[in-house]
Amino acid sequence: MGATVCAAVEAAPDMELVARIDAGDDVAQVAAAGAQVAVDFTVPAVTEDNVHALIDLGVHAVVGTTGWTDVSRGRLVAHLGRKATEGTSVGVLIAPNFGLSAVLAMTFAAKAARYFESAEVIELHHPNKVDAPSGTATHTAGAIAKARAEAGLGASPDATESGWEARGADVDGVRVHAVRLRGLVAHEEILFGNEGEQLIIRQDSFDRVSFMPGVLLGIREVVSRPGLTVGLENVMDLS
Ligand SMILES: NC(=O)C1=CN([C@@H]2O[C@H](COP(=O)(O)OP(=O)(O)OC[C@H]3O[C@@H](n4cnc5c(N)ncnc54)[C@H](OP(=O)(O)O)[C@@H]3O)[C@@H](O)[C@H]2O)C=CC1
Ligand SMILES: O=C(O)C1=N[C@H](C(=O)O)C[C@H](O)C1
Repeated sequence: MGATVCAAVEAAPDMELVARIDAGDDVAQVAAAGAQVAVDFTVPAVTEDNVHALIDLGVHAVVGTTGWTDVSRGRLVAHLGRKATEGTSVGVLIAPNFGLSAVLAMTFAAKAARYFESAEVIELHHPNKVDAPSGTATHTAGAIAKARAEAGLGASPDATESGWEARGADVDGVRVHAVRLRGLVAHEEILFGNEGEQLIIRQDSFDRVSFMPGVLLGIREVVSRPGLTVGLENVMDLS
């Protein structure tokens, strides 16, 4: 993703690529190079440290790396708040998925969730992915769970008594299944069921270029959005 983002920024008429850094490099290099915005596609173990370093440097951040939790996002909000009281306004955008089809699928799923008794999520990815379930699936399940709770829905019906390991991960009460298969890139299916009917919302990213319009939009928008924004749907005014 890092290489694809660098190529997209270089090709954007309104942007200039001033630095590219890899594992082992000092994040301060991006500020020294004059960057206004840094884009982080790294690994879950390091992304939080990177973003705190960028906030200290006064550099806006667009983050695609997965692994964020309510607790780690809370630490960012606190840090951004401290910087704001010191007079430094920094924006951070974390998006679990920058693909338009994925953002729309998540938005449609959140809207549909209140109308169905059952909901489950299947995410399908290339076998080099190090984390499961995907950030996109976790975000989707969280949005479904929130909509179900607001609508007063209880748990999805499930008579399972044994073999829970085959029922996927429990993300906020929504079952999430992760498939890793050679040939895939990034795909998600959200399944809703009622007595006698089913709705399936499916999105497919066949190529990493599908994430680039969203990343470029995030770079353009983050400079005028101080504080933490989670999800490209907020930048696209879809939420
Ligand atoms: N939000 C979105 O739309 C998308 C999100 N993602 C997420 O982005 C992340 C990266 O995905 P992807 O590019 O496929 O993964 P890769 O494994 O291909 O790339 C990760 C990169 O991070 C580098 N890296 C590792 N450790 C550090 C470190 N300490 N500091 C700086 N860089 C480091 C790696 O360097 P090296 O090779 O030298 O180890 C590598 O270049 C994942 O969390 C993935 O889930 C992916 C696609 C879309
Ligand atoms: O690792 C990937 O490839 C992807 N990761 C993100 C995720 O975990 O949701 C986004 C997209 O699915 C591609």
